[in-house]
Amino acid sequence: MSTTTVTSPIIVALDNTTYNDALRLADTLDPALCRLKVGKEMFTRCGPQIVKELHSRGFEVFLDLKFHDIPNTTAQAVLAAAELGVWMVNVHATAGEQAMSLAKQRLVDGGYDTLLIAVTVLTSMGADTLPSIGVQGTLDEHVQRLALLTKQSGLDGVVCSAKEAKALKTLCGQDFKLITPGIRLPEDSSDDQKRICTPADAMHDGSDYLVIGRSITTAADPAAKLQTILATLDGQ
Ligand SMILES: O=c1ccn([C@@H]2O[C@H](COP(=O)(O)O)[C@@H](O)[C@H]2O)c(=O)[nH]1
Repeated sequence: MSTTTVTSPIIVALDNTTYNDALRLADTLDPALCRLKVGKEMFTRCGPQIVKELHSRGFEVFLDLKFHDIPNTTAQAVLAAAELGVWMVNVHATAGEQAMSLAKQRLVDGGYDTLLIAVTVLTSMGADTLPSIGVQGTLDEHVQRLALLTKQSGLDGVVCSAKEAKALKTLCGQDFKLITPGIRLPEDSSDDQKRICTPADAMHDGSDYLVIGRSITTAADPAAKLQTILATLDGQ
C-alpha cells in the first residue's frame, strides 16, 4: 500500500488506454505529484489488477465507478472497493440517502478510512440537459440539493463542477470535499465537458481535488503537462 505523501490536488484520469499503456504512463508520473483515477473503462477492461499495480508503484487511487443501485448492492460494492485499498470511491447521489448512508456505515463498520463521495450532476451536462432527464429547476439548485443530501448521508464530499465550488463550500462547509472534473487550460479542447474551469480558478474557488484526464494524458509529454498545470497553481 502507498506510503507516498502526495503534495498535489491533481488526480490524473486514466481513460482511453490499455493496461500496458496505463502502466507506462504511470511510470512517467511521480506519485508525490498526483493521484490516479481508475474509471469504468479501465476497471472493466483490466479489473482489480490495475489498482494493485498502481498501488505497488506508490500511487493513491480514486476508483471512479459511480455506483448507483439498491442500498445493499451499492454498499457492498463500496465495501469491495475499500477492500482493494483505494483512497477514494464514489456513488451517484441520486442512488439516494439510504444507499449513501448504508455505504458509509459499511466502511465505518469495516474500519476503512476510504473516502466516500457522491456525484451530483455530471460535468458533461449543462442547464439544457436537465429538463430532458425530468429534472425541474436550475442546475445550481439540483447540484446543491444533491450535495446537501450527500452531506446529510454522512459522506465525505461530492463530485461537481468547479463552477459550483464557491456556493457548495458555503452551503456544506469547508471540510466537505469538492472533487472537480471538467478541468481545462485555456488552450485545451473542452471535448464532451460542458461545465469547465481552469485549474487555477478551480482551486481559487474552493476545489479540493482536480480530476484531469485528456488535458494530461493526450499531451506529448504528460509528466511535463502535469508540471505546467502545477506551476499554474503556485502560491495557491
Ligand atoms: O461529473 C463528472 C464525473 C466524472 N468525470 C470523470 O472525470 C474524468 C474527466 O476526464 P477529462 O478527460 O479531463 O474530461 C473522466 O474520467 C470522467 O469519467 C467527469 O468528467 N465528470
